[in-house]
Order: sequence, then structure tokens, then C-alpha cells
Amino acid sequence: MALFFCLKLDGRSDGAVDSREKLLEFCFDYCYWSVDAADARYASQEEVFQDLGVSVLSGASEGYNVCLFAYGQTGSGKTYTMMGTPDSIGLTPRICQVRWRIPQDTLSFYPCSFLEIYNERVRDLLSREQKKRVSLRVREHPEKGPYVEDLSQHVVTDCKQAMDLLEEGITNRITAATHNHDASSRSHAIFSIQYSQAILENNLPSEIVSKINLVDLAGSERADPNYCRDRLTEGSNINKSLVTLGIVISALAQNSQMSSSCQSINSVTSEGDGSTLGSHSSSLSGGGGGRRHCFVPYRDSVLTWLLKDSLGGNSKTIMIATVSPATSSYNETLSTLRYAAHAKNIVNKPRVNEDANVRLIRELREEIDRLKSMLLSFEMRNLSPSLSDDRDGNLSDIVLQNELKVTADDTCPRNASSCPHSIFIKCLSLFVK
Ligand SMILES: Nc1ncnc2c1ncn2[C@@H]1O[C@H](COP(=O)(O)OP(=O)(O)OP(=O)(O)O)[C@@H](O)[C@H]1O
Repeated sequence: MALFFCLKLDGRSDGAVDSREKLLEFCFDYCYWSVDAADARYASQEEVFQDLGVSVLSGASEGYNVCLFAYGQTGSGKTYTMMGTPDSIGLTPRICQVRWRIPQDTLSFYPCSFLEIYNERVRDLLSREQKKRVSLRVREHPEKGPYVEDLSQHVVTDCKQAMDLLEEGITNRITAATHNHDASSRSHAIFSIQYSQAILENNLPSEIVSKINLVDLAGSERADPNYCRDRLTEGSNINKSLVTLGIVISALAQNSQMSSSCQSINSVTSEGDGSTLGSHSSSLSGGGGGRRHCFVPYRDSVLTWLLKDSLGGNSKTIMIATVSPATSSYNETLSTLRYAAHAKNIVNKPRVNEDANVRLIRELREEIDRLKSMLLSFEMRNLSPSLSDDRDGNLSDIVLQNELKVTADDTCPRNASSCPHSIFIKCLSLFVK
């Protein structure tokens, strides 16, 4: 997980410096400072977009799922960074603008959705239904993962349509005044773009589908007993889901560290004396009584459940931590930085989401190439009198396996002669023969 750190200074000097002051260091990929636009250090929205937004777009074009989320104390600049203001638009509208401005040599379409999680309930921010406040159910697909049932999808074909949807959703989002912020977002908002590309790869029609999740989290804040009941309930639900997010991030970071230490031990094992280290590594991998991977409680909150893949699965994920370095915000700033430092340790395993049939065809083609070169070298050797019976036997085995694949393919429910697998598997066996 890549990590970026945004400072929104309030331009105030808080004076008193504690003599017991200690230095705490955190290491992040980028650090931005935005207090005074006239200052040379000022990080503009465009600069943040060039560093982060462009990598979101390039990841999605390559076929990866990408998630970008902003986390931080209330009033520290999450919504400003993710959405922006009319005069200074943020990452989400910039991503939408560029996405539709790029001339495409491929046929592309983009269904978008926009939801908010308010008091642990999911609401469609773009619903065309009368009952807009109705809460939607989260369900889990065995392969595609968690999703929101009946969430409206809006196919957009140009930048204006995407910006209109974004504006509509932002207007429908729930905000309220808190001590730190007059228009504080009281819900977590997720804007998703399903990015499908129909491409021609090696003369084969193919489809790559990736999902971009742009998440603006509600701000964390300490409970104030003077707030009305609604505000207190909102605050406790926001804090509950952010605490769960913290637990999920810690568990994932711990698991990632454990996996990497297992890998390094395994590599030492394969290089060195396997007998002693080998037994150590197997206990770490969780087989017996050694350290086990932590349970990750994704389903303890709707937010972590919906972001399951983005946090610890098939996604390139970027976290933006927004902080105010005012002395009065010391505890929140420190907690945000610690949260972010944990997140940086998570290692996801993103993969290109290509069509399963196309992947199979590509793999079979690679197999054909491999067998062709084997056959060629076999024929070259055949010119010499010492022919190896073993190799002959191996090739016969492969031919037999391919025949079996062809037989299995004949049981394919589709018409066998029109099924691309059958064509390629048969070609494969022909080449070998
Ligand atoms: N870098 C910045 N430059 C100029 N103004 C900023 C910057 N960051 C935030 N602001 C302004 O500060 C105020 C609070 O910011 P914002 O709404 O983004 O906070 P937030 O973290 O989303 O708060 P909440 O969690 O309560 O919704 C807004 O008026 C916003 O325009």
C-alpha cells in the first residue's frame, strides 16, 4: 500500500513548546504542505493529482483494481483533497476529467456508482427512486467479493456526465456542523468507476475490467456530551468503523510482515542448510504450533467489508493521511500518523483482471510455442543417431494429456466446434503429433 501524507496547517503558531518534547519519525512516500498558496512549498491540487491521480489512472488502464482513500481528523482536508471546491477541484473530479479526455483506441464504457455509509447503513447517492433514504444490503459474491445489492449503476460516456453524477452525489451526502468544521461529512463516501476495456490482443478479442474506488472517509472526532443525540450516534458509528478499519489495517500489516519473514526464511532455507531452518519456516507458515496469521475482521463494519479487496486483496491501494499540526490536534495527528504507518506495511497482491477464457487461450498459445520449440530441438537431435527414448516418452505423455483435455472439452456445454478452448487444445495436440 502506498502512502501519502497531507498537511493542512491552520497558519497558527501554538506557542508553548514542551521541554519534554520528543521526536517521532514516520516514513511515507510523499509529504505535502498546503498553508499559503504564495509559499514555494505549497502543494497544489494539481501537484497531488500528478503524483497520485495519474498512478490511479495508469493502474486502471493496465487492468488493476485501484483504491484511493483519505483518512484523517475532522476538518483536516479529506474532502478538499478527494473532491475539492469549485475553484480548486480535487482528485476525484480530476480523475474523471482525464479519464474521458484521453483519446481511446479501444472501445470503453464506464458504469459509475456513488454510495455513502451513514450509521452503518449503505445509501445510494445517485438513486432515481422515490425512497432515496432506503438502506441497501451488502452481500458477498464468492468470486467477485462484497458488493451492494441494488446499487444504481450509471453508464457515462463523457466527462460532463461523470462530473454531473459526482456533483449530484456530493449534494445528497449528509453533512453537519461539528466543533472543528461547519460542514463536516458525517458519512463515508465511495465513488466507483468500473473501467472496462475491449481490446484486441494477439488478434484475439479480450476484455480487461478494473475498478477504481475513490473513498472520502468521515472524520474521526472525540465524543462531546454537549452534542445532540443524532450527532453522538453518528460520531460513535464513525468512530466504530474507523476503529475497525484500524484493527483491519493492523492485522493485515502484521500478516504481510509475517509472510515476508516467512519468504526470507524460505529463501535462506533453499540457499543454505535446509534441515534446521526448514523446520523453523514450516512452523511460521502456520501449519503447526507456530505463529499464525491474524484473523482480519472485515465484517465488523460495513466500511471494511466493502473495502475488503481494496485493503487486503486484489487492488493497488493508496492511502492519504490528512493532518493538522496544530498543538491542539496533537493526539489526533499522532494517531493518524500511526494508523498510516501501519497501513504502509500492508502488501497487496493485485492482478490484471482479464477475461478467464482469454487468459486460458493465451496460456495455451504459450504452451504451443513451448512445445513447438521442444519439437524443433527434438527434430534437430533426431538428425543425429543418438535419439533419446525418454524425450520421446515425455512428448507422448503431453500428447496424451492434450487428448484428455480435448475429451474433457467435448463435454463443454457449448457447441464443441465453436468453443475456442477446443480449437486451441486440438491445435496443441496436432503440433505435438
Ligand atoms: N489544502 C487546503 N487548502 C485550502 N483549504 C483547505 C485545504 N484543506 C482543507 N481546506 C478547507 O478546510 C475546510 C475543511 O476541510 P475538509 O472539508 O476537506 O475537511 P475534512 O477532513 O473532509 O472534514 P470532515 O471529516 O469533517 O468532513 C474546508 O473549508 C476546506 O475547503
